[in-house]
Amino acid sequence: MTQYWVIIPAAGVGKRMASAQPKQYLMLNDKTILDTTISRFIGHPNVAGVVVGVSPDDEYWPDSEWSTHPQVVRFDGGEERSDTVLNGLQVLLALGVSETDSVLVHDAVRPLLSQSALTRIVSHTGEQGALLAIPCKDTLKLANDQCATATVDRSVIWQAQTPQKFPLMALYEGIASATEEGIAITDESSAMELLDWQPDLIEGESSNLKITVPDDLVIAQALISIHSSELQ
Ligand SMILES: Nc1ccn([C@@H]2O[C@H](COP(=O)(O)OP(=O)(O)OP(=O)(O)O)[C@@H](O)[C@H]2O)c(=O)n1
Ligand SMILES: C[C@](O)(CO)[C@H](O)COP(=O)(O)O
Repeated sequence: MTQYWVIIPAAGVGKRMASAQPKQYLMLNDKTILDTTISRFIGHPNVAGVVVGVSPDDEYWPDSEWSTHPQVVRFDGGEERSDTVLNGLQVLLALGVSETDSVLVHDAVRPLLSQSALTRIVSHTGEQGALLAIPCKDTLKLANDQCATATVDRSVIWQAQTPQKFPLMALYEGIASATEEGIAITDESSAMELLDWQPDLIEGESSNLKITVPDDLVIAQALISIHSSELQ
């Protein structure tokens, strides 16, 4: 059975959440968002381990229930999310993970990833990588100064989520070259698309939302309170 290492970027400051502490350490029921996210992976038959990138001056990590777990490794995150992912890839190389092994990258602030969605992406066998995503369901508008100027054809629009899965060294080279060229990338797939990869879009779930602003935390709390044990 193939086992994957998982990089969890958790070094953000949560500007859009504007909370007292970094949003990955806000509570969701009785666990932090970050601990909830890590619990989605540890124990899954296809997960070898998790490396968690936190800010070098993060004082919260030692209180995580996972901080001393043998399958969980902390590392220093970077200035941007892509820098944190690059650091995580280097940690995996140092741990002896093969350059050709595929790895998963999953946002610390997507705590409601279901086991079925995780199994879907680890079961993917394509050669160009994959990411969870959901097809656009709303009418999309182009805007100028918060006024609608045009409507976008939503039939070709998918909303990217995580986990995203790519071969370790290919991903490292993709992110490193985008960074060297000064191209801002907000997910792993965009770095690989710059190398003409066409990753497969694996249908995800709306419940796998990224907790970005306060309203997202309200939704996540409601979901985890009413959903099946899969989301507990
Ligand atoms: N330098 C950074 C910036 C972000 N992240 C992580 O990338 C994920 C998605 O980023 P986002 O939702 O944008 O988190 P923040 O950057 O913290 O939010 P904001 O942009 O509002 O500051 C989060 O788990 C965040 O911790 C990271 O590891 N390193
Ligand atoms: C990786 C991601 O969650 C895919 O939608 C998103 O790009 C993260 O963006 P952010 O600005 O770092 O939240």
